[in-house]
Amino acid sequence: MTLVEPHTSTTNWYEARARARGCANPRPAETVPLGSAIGRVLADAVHSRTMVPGFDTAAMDGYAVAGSGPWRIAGRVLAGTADPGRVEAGAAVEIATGAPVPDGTSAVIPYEETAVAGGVLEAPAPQRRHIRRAGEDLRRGDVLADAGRELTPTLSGLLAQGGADTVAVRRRPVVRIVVTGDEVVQAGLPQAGQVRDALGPMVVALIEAAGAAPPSLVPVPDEFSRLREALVREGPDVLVVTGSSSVGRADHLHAVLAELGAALLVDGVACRPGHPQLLASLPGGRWVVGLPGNPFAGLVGALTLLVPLLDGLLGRAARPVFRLPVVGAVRAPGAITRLQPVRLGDGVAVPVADAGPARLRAAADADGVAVLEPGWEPGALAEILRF
Ligand SMILES: Nc1nc2c(c(=O)[nH]1)N[C@H]1C(S)=C(S)[C@@H](COP(=O)(O)OP(=O)(O)OC[C@H]3O[C@@H](n4cnc5c(N)ncnc54)[C@H](O)[C@@H]3O)O[C@H]1N2
Ligand code: MOO
Repeated sequence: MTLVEPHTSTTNWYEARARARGCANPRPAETVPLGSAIGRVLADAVHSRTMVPGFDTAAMDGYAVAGSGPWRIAGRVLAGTADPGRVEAGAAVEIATGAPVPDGTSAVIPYEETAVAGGVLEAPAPQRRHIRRAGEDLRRGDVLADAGRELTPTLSGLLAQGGADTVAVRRRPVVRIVVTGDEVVQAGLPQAGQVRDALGPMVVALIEAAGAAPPSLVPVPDEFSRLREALVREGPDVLVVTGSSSVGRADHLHAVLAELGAALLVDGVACRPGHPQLLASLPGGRWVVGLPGNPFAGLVGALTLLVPLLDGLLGRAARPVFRLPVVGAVRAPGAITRLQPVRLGDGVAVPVADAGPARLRAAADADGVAVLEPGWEPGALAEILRF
C-alpha cells in the first residue's frame, strides 16, 4: 500500500484505479440459498456434487429399442421413473424425453420415424442413438465456477444442475454516502443559490450495480463538525463523500481526514474531469472515497476509485478489459488522461459532444466512458468503462 502526503501528489489514472482495486481485503463469506444469490460474488469455488445426466437419458420421445427391428412393444417408461428395467433384443419400450433408458437399449427412435401396427414397431435402422450418457455433461467434483465470479442467471442454473442448494458468497460491503453542500437539496425545485443533488441518485445506483448493499445517504451541510460526525459514526465499510474535495473555504474533507488520522492512498488523480478525487483509510479499517462535487467529475471518481474498491472488498475476479477504437472529433487528452463519454457503435466508440465536469447530459446519453490517455489520437484504441 503506497501512502501519499495530503495535497502533495497527483496519481496517474491507471495507478489510482489499481490502488483502489488492490488496497482492501475481501469481506468475510456468508452462506446464502442459491435462489437468492444472483448478483453476489462467490467466496469459494463451486464443484458439482453429482453427475449430469445422472443416468442414461432418452433425448427424444419415441421408443427405446434393443437389437434390430421389427420390435415387439413391451411397455412404457416415463420421466421420473426410478428403475426402467431391461429391454430384450427384438423388443421396444415406449419412452419419454428425460426418462432413464432401460438396460439393453441400443437406440431411442423418435415417434416421427416409426410406424406401429398390431403392437409391432417398424422403423429404418437408427442412424443416431438419441441417448444422453450418464455424466457426459458434468462429473462429480467438476469445478463449476471459481471464487470471485458473480452469480449470473445462467451460472445459477448450472450450479443447480450440479446439485447446489446454498453458496458461499462475500458479504456485501455496507456504504454510506455523505452528500455535502449547503446549496444541495434532495427534492423539489432548487431555490436561489441551490442545486438538486445529482450525485446521490447516480452513486446509489452505481454502488448497488457494483454488488454492494443498498447504501444509506446522509446530506450534511458544509460544516467541519457535521462532516466529521458523519465519518466517525459506526456502521459502514465505505464512506463516500460527495463535494468538499477541493480547496475552497467550505471544503472540509481534507481537514477532517487529517484530524481523524486517515491515511491517504490517492489524493488527486491526473485526469480530466475528476481531478480532486481521493481514497483514504481510517484507523479501524474503514475506507473513504471523496468524489468531486461537479456531477460528471463525481461520476469519473466513482468509476475510478469507488467501483474498483468495492470490487476488491467483494473479492471479485478482474473485470474483462474492453477496448474499442474511439473515432470522431474529440478534444485531445493533453498531458493527462481524459475521460470521454462515448456511444458504442458497431466495433467503434463515438464521443458524445459537449461533455463538461458539471454537465451530465453527455454522460447520460452515453453507453460508457472512454479512457483517453496522453498521446491518444482519433481512431486509436481506448479502454471503455461501460455503464
Ligand atoms: N481553486 C480551485 N478551485 C477549484 C479546483 C481547484 O483545483 N482549485 N478544482 C475544481 C474542480 S476540477 C472541481 S471538480 C471542483 C470540486 O469541488 P468540490 O468537490 O469541493 O465540490 P463543491 O465545491 O462542493 O462543489 C463543486 C460544484 O458541484 C456542485 N455540487 C456539489 N455537490 C453536488 C451534488 N451532490 N449534486 C449536484 N451538484 C453538486 C456544487 O454546487 C458546485 O457547483 O472544484 C473546482 N474548484
Ligand atoms: O476535474 Mo473537476 O473534477 O473538472 O470537474
